[in-house]
Amino acid sequence: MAVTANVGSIFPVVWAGDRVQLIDQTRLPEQYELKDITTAAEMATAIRTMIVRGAPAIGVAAAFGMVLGAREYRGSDREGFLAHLENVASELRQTRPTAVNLFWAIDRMLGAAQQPTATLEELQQHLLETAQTIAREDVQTCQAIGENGLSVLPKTPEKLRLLTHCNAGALATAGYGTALGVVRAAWAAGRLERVYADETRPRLQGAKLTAWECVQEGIPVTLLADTMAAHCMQRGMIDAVVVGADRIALNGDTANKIGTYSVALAAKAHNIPFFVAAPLSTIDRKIATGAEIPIEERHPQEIYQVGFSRITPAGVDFYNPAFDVTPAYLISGIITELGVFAPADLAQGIGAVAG
Ligand SMILES: CSC[C@H]1O[C@H](OP(=O)(O)O)[C@H](O)[C@@H]1O
Repeated sequence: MAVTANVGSIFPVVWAGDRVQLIDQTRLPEQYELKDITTAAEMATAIRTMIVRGAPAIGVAAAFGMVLGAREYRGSDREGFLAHLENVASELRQTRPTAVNLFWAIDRMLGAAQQPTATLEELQQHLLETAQTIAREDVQTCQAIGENGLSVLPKTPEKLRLLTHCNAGALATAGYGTALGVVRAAWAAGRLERVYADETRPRLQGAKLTAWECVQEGIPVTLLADTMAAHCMQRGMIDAVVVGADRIALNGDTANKIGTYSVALAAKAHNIPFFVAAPLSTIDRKIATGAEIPIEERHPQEIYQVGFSRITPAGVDFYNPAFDVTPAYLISGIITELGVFAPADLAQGIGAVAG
């Protein structure tokens, strides 16, 4: 796993001795604020309210939430400790249903607690070390995704114009990003002209977060309203699309931020490569197709309120799915830390390569 790129300086989830410090992503881009999280319940709230968001970042946050929860145990017996940890896991699992990284990280932390001879203190320390390993591995994974993504981007004489949707950047991971990891690698290699970022209603992660990350690092970025992607493709303004993922089925069907499916359809219509960039921890080996992926529905206020203004009259009904599923046939390649797989080769590829 090549780990050569400069990882930058955006780390949304950081352990700070006895607490977790989160970049409060609901305050960006106006305010850069760190929020101290000292209990598992506070971490669950932070995930649910999207102070921290993005599939890998949610997994890392949940892992540290398990650490905080383990430290809250006041008993002295192992059985009681493990029962307490299961309760913490249950609370964290109920925060958001779609990003499989949440469940992957919680399961990995519960596995780390199964040490029959360790004292409770040793278990708590081992849980902290496991969460820190998950975070460190995620940054390295994103760097490898960036390098692997660079190898499959169109080989054009001109610099590339990449479109992305939502935020799959450093803020959505432990650092560096997945889709924006590919963007960072292309920028570092001198192969990127600019990023076209979909604003991504209703939470506007593209306008607020992807644009912010690009500006922080001097990467040229053009913000698009969500209605503009197809037009830009028709006008020959886009060379490739790279997006993140929240859950990938074994056939390559991919759940990602609502609107991704529309972008993929437009890319197909214009014969533009459409890539999903995601770590193996986003692949759900328990499901065969995207039909099995639970789609989170969030509060209608995210739709009817922009800033502090309500944009609809009373008496309107709402539907607010936070994700949609892009079928495998629309995906040119799935970029992982172990390589780039055509959807049809994914199940065998990760099985064979992961060993
Ligand atoms: C690197 S995966 C990021 C992924 O998560 C985002 O969803 P949310 O902001 O609701 O957590 C979006 O689907 C991104 O592509």
